[in-house]
Amino acid sequence: MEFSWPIEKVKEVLGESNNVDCSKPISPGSLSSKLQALVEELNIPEAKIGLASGVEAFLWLYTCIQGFKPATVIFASELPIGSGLGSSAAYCVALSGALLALSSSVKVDVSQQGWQGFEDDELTLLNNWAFEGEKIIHGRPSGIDNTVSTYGNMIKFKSGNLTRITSSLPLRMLITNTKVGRNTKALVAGVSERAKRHHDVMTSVFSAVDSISNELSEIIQSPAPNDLAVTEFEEKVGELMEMNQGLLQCMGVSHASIETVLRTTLKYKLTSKLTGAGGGGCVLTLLPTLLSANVVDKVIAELESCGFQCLIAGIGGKGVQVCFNISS
Ligand SMILES: Nc1ncnc2c1ncn2[C@@H]1O[C@H](COP(=O)(O)OP(=O)(O)OP(=O)(O)O)[C@@H](O)[C@H]1O
Ligand SMILES: C[C@@](O)(CCO)CC(=O)[O-]
Ligand SMILES: [Mg+2]
Repeated sequence: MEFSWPIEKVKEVLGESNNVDCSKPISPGSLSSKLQALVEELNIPEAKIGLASGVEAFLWLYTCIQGFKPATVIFASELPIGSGLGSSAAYCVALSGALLALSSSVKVDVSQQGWQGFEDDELTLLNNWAFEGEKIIHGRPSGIDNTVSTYGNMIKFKSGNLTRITSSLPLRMLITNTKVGRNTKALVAGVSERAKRHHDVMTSVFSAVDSISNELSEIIQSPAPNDLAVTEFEEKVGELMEMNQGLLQCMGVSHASIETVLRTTLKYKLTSKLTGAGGGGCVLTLLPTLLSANVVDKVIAELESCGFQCLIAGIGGKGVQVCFNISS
């Protein structure tokens, strides 16, 4: 999609507060309705209306970080949108990274060829801006998705406290996209409502999820297992995933399509859990190291025959990087 706004119009609506300080991430607050009005004027077709919040986040990040400079911005993304793979966070992190890279707050070298990373304090700033964008898209995000997109690899995250961790063993997952659309904001709100209705039960569910996360982080950081112990290591991870899925079901965020993936992979003795906000979207299936390629092919064929889409991914990757000359 292509949109444009005359700079004068943006200034008029968002106010010519030209003392933009990109070193201090802030929320739109009372400007929120004005941002929405700027996007409503675009008459985005109903089928793509989900993008409206992404466009609002763009306008906010752009005007806060770059002020009212005229520019053309092209955004391309390969992630499926609204499928539980954190496309909203990846979008906000990429935008914040690109906008900050062109600001005075960040010391990247625009003349350097190839991909460059950011310094630690720059990553903190970038992550905080991306979180502001996520808030516009999600309502009340925890910040986990933008933090993972910013830093890469694995993150242990609790109420804003993050610990960067690395797995002693590479983990491989099959990602199945059920292609059932869902809305993260609505799903997260649904969990809050259930927590209000059943306070004690949901407190126990959340506490069990917390214990699963703690146990998982201990397992994956323990010294690299030898060949014999790899299966044991993977079985522990699989069992924790299975319990986590059960608890997510308790929270009301599973879906018939997710249950179909669980049943199908279980036929091949493989464990799966939903990812992202649930309600459809993507499901992760642990692919043990010793699993034969033949079984992987069979499970993929069966899942794809249900109309799902599969891809294999390694867990952990690089965080945000910037490149000024894409052909290099
Ligand atoms: N490439 C993009 N261009 C514009 N907006 C985008 C883009 N990618 C994501 N978004 C915004 O993010 C929204 C989808 O975010 P949402 O949080 O609902 O799903 P997700 O991030 O893919 O999954 P989850 O949050 O469960 O991991 C889109 O509706 C749009 O507003
Ligand atoms: C479902 C959720 O945990 C992640 C969405 O990818 C929501 C959040 O943490 O903000
Ligand atoms: Mg999201």
